[in-house]
Amino acid sequence: MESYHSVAVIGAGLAGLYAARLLKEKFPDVVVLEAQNRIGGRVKQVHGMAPWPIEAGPEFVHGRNSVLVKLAETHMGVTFSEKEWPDWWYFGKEVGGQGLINDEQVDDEVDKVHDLFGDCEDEEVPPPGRDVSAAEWMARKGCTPRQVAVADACYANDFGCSLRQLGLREMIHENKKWDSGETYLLMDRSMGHIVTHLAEGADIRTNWVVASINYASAAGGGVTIQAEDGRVVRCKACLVTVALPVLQKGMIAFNPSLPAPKAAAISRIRMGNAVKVIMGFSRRFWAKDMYDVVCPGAFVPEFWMLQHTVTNPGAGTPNCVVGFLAGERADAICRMDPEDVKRRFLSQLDEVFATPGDARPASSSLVQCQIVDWSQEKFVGGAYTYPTLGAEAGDRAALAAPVAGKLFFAGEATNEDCNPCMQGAMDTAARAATQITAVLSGGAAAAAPRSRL
Ligand SMILES: Cc1cc2nc3c(=O)[nH]c(=O)nc-3n(C[C@H](O)[C@H](O)[C@H](O)COP(=O)(O)OP(=O)(O)OC[C@H]3O[C@@H](n4cnc5c(N)ncnc54)[C@H](O)[C@@H]3O)c2cc1C
Repeated sequence: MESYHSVAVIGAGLAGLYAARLLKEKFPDVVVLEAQNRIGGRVKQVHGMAPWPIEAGPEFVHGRNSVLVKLAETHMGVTFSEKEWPDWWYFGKEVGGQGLINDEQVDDEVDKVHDLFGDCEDEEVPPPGRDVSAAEWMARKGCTPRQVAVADACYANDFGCSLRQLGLREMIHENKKWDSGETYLLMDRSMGHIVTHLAEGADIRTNWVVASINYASAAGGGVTIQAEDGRVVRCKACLVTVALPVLQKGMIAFNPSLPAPKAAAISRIRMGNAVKVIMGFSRRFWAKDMYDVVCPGAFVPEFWMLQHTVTNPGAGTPNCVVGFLAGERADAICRMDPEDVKRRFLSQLDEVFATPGDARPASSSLVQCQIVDWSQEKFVGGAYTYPTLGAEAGDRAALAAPVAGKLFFAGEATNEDCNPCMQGAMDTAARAATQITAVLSGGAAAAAPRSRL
C-alpha cells in the first residue's frame, strides 16, 4: 500500500503535531506517521488513580512568554495559575537538619546555589573539547557538600540529569538563550487537551512504525518512507521529529546515511531518563496550599502534590503525591525492586510529614502506587535532552539542519537554544515548517524566526 504527499511528518508528539498544523494551510495533504497507537508522544496521562488525569510526562509550563501559552490562552480559553518554585524544602540530618521549611526560610548556602546557577551565563565558556561538568565547576568554586546536594536536587534533577552529567558549555548557552520567563505555570486542564487541539483535522496514521527513509536522488527526487510492515509513503519533504534515542539506536535506517556533523551531534547529545513515582493516599497529610518540596540528599529529590478540577468523579483519590527522579538517580531506581522503591519513598514521606501523634502518615494511608519509567517507552527512550557534558558548540544546529533540501528535523533535542520544554519542541516545529514551506515554494531552506502565534 502506497500513498503520495507533499509533506510527511514522522512522530505525533508536540513538535510533529504543531508542524503539521502549521503546514496544513499550504499543504493540505500533509500526513503524520506515528509509531504508537496513540498521539502526544511524551504528553501522556495516568488515568484512574485520581479524579483527574495525572500527567506521566510534562505538567508544568515554564514561563509565560511561549508559543504554548499563547496557543492555549488564545485558541483554547485555558487559564494558568502561577506557582513559586521551589516553594518548600526538606533538609534531613545529613544536609543540615532544618527539616521542612518554606523557601523564605532558606539560608545563605541555598541562595549561593541559586546565584551560581542563575548567573552561570557570566561564566567563561569552556573551549572546544574541554567542557566541564557542573560537579567539577562547583568544586572549582569551592562549594560545600551541602551546596552540591542542593544543586543536585534542585537544578540537575530539573535539567533531567545529575551534576556529573550536566555540561557547563550547554548550560551557559541555555541560560543565555532562555527567554520564556521564570514563572511556573499550571494549566487548568490536562496537557492532553493541547494534543487534541493540535491534532484537530490532521491526517494522522497511528501504528505506523517508520523503519527506513530513502532520500537518495535515485529514489525519484523525493523521499520514500517505509514502515516496518512494508507500507510506503512517498513525499517531497519529510520532517523527522522522533526523540533523540530513536536516532541514536538506529531505529530508522537512512539512505544515504546522515551527514557526518549530524551523526556526530546525535552521538554527543544525551537524553536522560526520568521516573515518576505516583502515590495515592486515603487522606491528605500535608498543608492544603503546599505544592512542591525539594529534598537535597534524599532518595527522591523532589515531589509535589497537585489538585485539579475533578473531571472523573469517583475515580481514585484526590490525595496524590508525585515523586520525580531524573538522570543517574532515575537509572538507579529502575534497577531496584519496585517494592523497595515504594518502601523508601514512603519512609521519606513519613520522615518529612511525621507529627508527634502520627509517626507514619504516608505508610499508614497509602492506597495505590504507580511507577512511570520513561526508559521503557520504546519510541521515546527517556525524558528530555539535558545540557550535555561534552556536547560541542553547533551540535544542536547540526541536529536541526535540513539534509539535501528534502529531509528536515524538529523535536525538542533540535532546539538550538537548548530548550527541552514543550514550547521548545513547538518552536522547532515552527522553524521546520518555515524551512519546508520555503523549499517547496521554490526558495532555499531558510533560517526561520522563533515561533510566535
Ligand atoms: C517525565 C517528563 C517530564 C517532563 N516535564 C516537562 C515539564 O514539566 N514541562 C515541559 O515543558 N516539558 C516537560 N517535559 C518535556 C516535554 O515533554 C518534551 O519536550 C516534549 O513533549 C517533546 O515533544 P517532541 O514532539 O519533541 O517529542 P515526542 O513527544 O517524543 O514525539 C515524538 C514522536 O515520535 C514517535 N516516533 C518515534 N519513533 C518513531 C518511528 N520509528 N516511527 C513513527 N513515529 C515514531 C513517538 O512515538 C512520539 O510520539 C517532560 C518530559 C518527560 C518525559
